[in-house]
Amino acid sequence: MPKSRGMRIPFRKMHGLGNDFVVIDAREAAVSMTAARAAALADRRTGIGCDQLIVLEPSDVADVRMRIFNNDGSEVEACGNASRAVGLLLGGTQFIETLGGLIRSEARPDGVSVDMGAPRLRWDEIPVSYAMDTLEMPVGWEDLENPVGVNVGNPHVIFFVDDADAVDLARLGPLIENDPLFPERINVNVASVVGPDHLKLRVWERGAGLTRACGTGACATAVAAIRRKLTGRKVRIDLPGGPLTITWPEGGTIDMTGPATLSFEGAFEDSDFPA
Ligand SMILES: N[C@H](CCC[C@H](N)C(=O)O)C(=O)O
Repeated sequence: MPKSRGMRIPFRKMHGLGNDFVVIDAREAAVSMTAARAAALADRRTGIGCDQLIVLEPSDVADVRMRIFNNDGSEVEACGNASRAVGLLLGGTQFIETLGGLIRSEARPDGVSVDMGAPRLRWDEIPVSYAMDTLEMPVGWEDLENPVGVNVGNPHVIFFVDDADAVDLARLGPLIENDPLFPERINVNVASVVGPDHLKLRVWERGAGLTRACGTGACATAVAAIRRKLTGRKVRIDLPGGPLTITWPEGGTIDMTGPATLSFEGAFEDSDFPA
């Protein structure tokens, strides 16, 4: 017996270098979203499937409010690749309200640039659970040690290693993500220098696991490399899904530029994914 035909909710399937999203535009008609519903929609076996679920809502302070739900349903503060996807959708220059602050997107013919604001660097801004030097954190997990902590709206820890591809991130990522040192959990970045102002990066994302790209991870890693004087203030970051360009001028805000892609449009039955 087919389920009752309720309200159909349109969505757009999008990605930034393979970090993929289901984008629901709820600016005209409100769409209720809970952690359970977001996880059900994001599930790659029984739902539509994505790394993050994005809900666009009206904003009192910006052109749009962007709500970000990880694959596990957790609602979070920032998503760099999704910010570019929303920038592509809306076109031109847009101000986007997120839990992590106000960001600005600019859609251009060669890609989308997003101003992610200034990084937060103090231990209690990452956050970690006790005071420490966030440029050389005195902690380690097996051979991953002495990382950098950076918050770009969401929390990141960055390990610089000889070869990022050699790290067993599928095993170490969840250990670090869920360590009590990180009261809000953490996104885990492993980076290696491949050339002047050129890094390779792999990311275990909080609430989503290994992804093809992480925009905020690229921003946080560039800030960490610049602080450690491993690169200049304009950095090319190669993720498994492709490159992003990050600039962070002295005392300024972080700019991230890269592609965003609309894959297809669809719709789902509201009653198929109860709150
Ligand atoms: N997993 C991240 C959110 C998505 C970040 C990533 N997809 C990006 O492009 O920045 C977190 O829990 O903070």
